[in-house]
Amino acid sequence: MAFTSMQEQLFYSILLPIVLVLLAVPLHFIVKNNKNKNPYIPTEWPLVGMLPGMIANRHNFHDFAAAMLVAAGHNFEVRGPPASSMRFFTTSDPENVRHIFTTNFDNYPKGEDFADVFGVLAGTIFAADAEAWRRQRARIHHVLTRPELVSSMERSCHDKVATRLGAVACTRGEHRHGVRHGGLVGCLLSPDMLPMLLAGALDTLMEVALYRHSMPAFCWKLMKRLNVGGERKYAEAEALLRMFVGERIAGRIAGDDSLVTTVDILSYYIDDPEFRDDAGEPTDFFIRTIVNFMVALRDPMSSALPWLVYNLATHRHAMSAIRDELAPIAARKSAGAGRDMIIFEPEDTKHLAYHKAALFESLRLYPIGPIERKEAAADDVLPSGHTVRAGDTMLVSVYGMGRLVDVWGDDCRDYRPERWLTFKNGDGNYKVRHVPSYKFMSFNTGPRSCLGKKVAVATITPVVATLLWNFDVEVMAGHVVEPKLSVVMQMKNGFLVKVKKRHEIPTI
Ligand code: HEM
Repeated sequence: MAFTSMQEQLFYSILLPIVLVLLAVPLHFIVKNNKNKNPYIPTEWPLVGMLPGMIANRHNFHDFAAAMLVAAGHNFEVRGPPASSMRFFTTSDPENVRHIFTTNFDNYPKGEDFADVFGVLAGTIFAADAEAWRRQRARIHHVLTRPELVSSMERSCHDKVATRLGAVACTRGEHRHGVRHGGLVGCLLSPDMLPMLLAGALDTLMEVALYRHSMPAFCWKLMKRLNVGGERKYAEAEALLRMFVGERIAGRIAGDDSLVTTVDILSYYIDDPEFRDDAGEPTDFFIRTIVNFMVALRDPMSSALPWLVYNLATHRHAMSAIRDELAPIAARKSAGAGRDMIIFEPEDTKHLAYHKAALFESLRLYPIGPIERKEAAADDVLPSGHTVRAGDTMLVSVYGMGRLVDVWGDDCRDYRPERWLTFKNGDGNYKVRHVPSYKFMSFNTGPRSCLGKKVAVATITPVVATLLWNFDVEVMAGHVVEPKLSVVMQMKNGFLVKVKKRHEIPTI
């Protein structure tokens, strides 16, 4: 079709300039951004900001964030669509971390957006700030330091190891264990084995939280309103957990003792009027507090152990060092006993430096919480010189911090427990080197650091000792182990292992 001269005039005088201007804007940004461009630095596009780069790298979020921060010199501002309030100051710089988490702690609460992201956990210690957090921390500290609770956790681990591994030890040959929500390895540490459905619901909370972290809030809130995609799964998971916890509490209030679990957190709350309404019913906060305990007790323990076993199984020198450290204790324990298996207790392993180093090294590379989030309450200047504005979201890549060449050396990507060892007073015994927690963030740092670190070390080390002394553990051929897309460092494809009783265990 030929243009009439009138149409031609219109095209050249009005439409063409408009089209050229519209094309020029993105072209200008493409050319500007691609000059000296590092592939790990996301491009900032008109209208959508850096969102496309973030979405494109979502499948590999933790490695991408770590690489982005190295490329940017450890600090980088991620900006979303200009019309949204999405602006994240991301960092893996230990001095900035110390400032945010300790020196200027009061200026960096978790914030309301954090509580929104974690939905059902809002208001609990994990998401609370200021006085509400302080009160809960004091109370939980009191609960977690009760000797009867610590010993019930230790006993629960011992019993599980004895029954589950004992059953494997009594049979001959090789066993294959598929692990999805913790399985053989993970469940050895979970205080009480959760039904698969509930474990899956807890996983969903953490997976959706990561996705919410990396989206402008209006996007996921719209999806939540429409009840679609991950948000629908989240709503179902939350409903299931609330129903489970609600029924347990109601049962306990009605005096049903069959619901008392090995590690009985409920008993510390059940009679407290603060957690019951006027009609004596459990408050919503009570339910959320118990869901929070389910997360706090299951996730770290059932994630830490599979990663530790994976690292030891794939690094034979470390596995041998673990067994060398156990040999004298095993010799003592086996004398006079007549069992298929030697079971190590917290008392046996608490002084074993290599065991602790192996755990810390595993948590360095695979921190249970790979990102930490805070919000700036007021304008501030970070030690790196960057300016922070009130309301900015601060994201710390704990995963990236465990891979900093400046802190851990050129071999920072290797699993090498030896990096943690140092000689004690020249007496020939190893001790574990102290690394300040603002550099080794796996148990968090500052006033909000983990309240369960001691219990965690005391329960994980005897379990791993018992497993590896009695069995050879091999990762199943062809099985790919990689992190899941979640705020908790879990294994994406589960953990498939071959477990075989060791023949060379000293017999009695
Ligand atoms: C290897 C095991 C564990 C690791 C790596 C770990 C790590 C962490 C981390 C990173 C945080 C900070 C979470 C955040 O605020 O974003 C935390 C907080 C916490 N952890 Fe652990 N944890 C472990 C085991 C435990 C255990 C066994 C308990 C309880 C017995 C526990 C109790 C807590 C509590 C109560 C907090 C909240 C502290 C606060 O906000 O003031 N943790 N833990």
